[in-house]
Amino acid sequence: MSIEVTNVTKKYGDFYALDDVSVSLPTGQLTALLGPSGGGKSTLLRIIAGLDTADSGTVAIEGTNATRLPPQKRNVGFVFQHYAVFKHMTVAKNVAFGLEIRKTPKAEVKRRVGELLELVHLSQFADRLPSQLSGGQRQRMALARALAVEPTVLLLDEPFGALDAKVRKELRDWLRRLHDEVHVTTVFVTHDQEEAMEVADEIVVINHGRVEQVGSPDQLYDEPASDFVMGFLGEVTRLGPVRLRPHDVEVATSPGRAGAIPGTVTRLLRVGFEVRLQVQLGDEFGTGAEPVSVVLSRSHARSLDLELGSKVWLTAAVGAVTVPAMIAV
Ligand SMILES: Nc1ncnc2c1ncn2[C@@H]1O[C@H](COP(=O)(O)OP(=O)(O)OP(=O)(O)O)[C@@H](O)[C@H]1O
Repeated sequence: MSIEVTNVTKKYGDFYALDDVSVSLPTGQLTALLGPSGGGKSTLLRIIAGLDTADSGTVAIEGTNATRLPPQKRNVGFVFQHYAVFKHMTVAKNVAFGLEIRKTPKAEVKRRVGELLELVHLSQFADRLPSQLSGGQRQRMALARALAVEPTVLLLDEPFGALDAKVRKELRDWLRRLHDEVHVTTVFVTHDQEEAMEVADEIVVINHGRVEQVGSPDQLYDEPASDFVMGFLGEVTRLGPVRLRPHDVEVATSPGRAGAIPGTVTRLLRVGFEVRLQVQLGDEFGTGAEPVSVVLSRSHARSLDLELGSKVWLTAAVGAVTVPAMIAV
């Protein structure tokens, strides 16, 4: 059982926001829809929620064909970036809202709201108004409100998008822990690869209305299906005929290894525990003006005694993930 999206296409005029998208999101997992702006992530989420309809294709939620069901019949909870809260109602009332319109008995509402506020660590703020909460607290309230009606699926569209970096990070960790406690099938949209890599069990990479790849964070990082996925999930540099991650470039201070490409260190930057180099290769390697980016640990850089102008020889590390540079974007 899961969310099954099959051959979904959505057009706006002649423009394909989603182009024959099929994806299966397993029950109980935390899945990220990741991709650049305009790629179609929100459109897919809205179609799963029932807030938008596909031109063709189907959506099944936990075995039920939901393609033609209105949102309120899909048993999904959703939280959007600029979530509309009831400003005049207390936090507890906001969380209780969904239960009250379903005519849940008073005692049951009270018990459930108490539990939910505890879950999102807002018990002490039950009687405040939303305007008396911080942005992060308000997002947690929104999540409690979405969870109140016990949805089978929780859909979050850039839930932490409007918050500052530190609060985002806290909420990210918190969402992961919450999910480990409640196990509700959760799908969240983000354009932030770090957020997706840190929080999700599985990532669906969406670009130009198509699914580029589906996999665990490790799979996507270690076995990117395309140059696009590789570039989107982390820094990539070019070394002669291949593209690879800067930490997968090996540096030697003498020639000797087969295929080693000579170059000169033109930039050396210490960032915390890392040293980042830029190495300019000779023109015969066809890389033109683009220097190779290399990341080393500080101790490794020290052991090589590197400085600006050092002559170095570069190779791809054994086991490095590489893609041919010819198809580079
Ligand atoms: N109602 C609409 N009318 C016309 N075009 C639309 C409409 N909604 C979305 N689009 C277009 O469809 C494409 C996909 O939009 P969508 O919001 O799904 O992207 P996204 O990946 O979520 O991007 P972002 O991260 O910027 O929110 C975009 O190019 C957008 O301009």
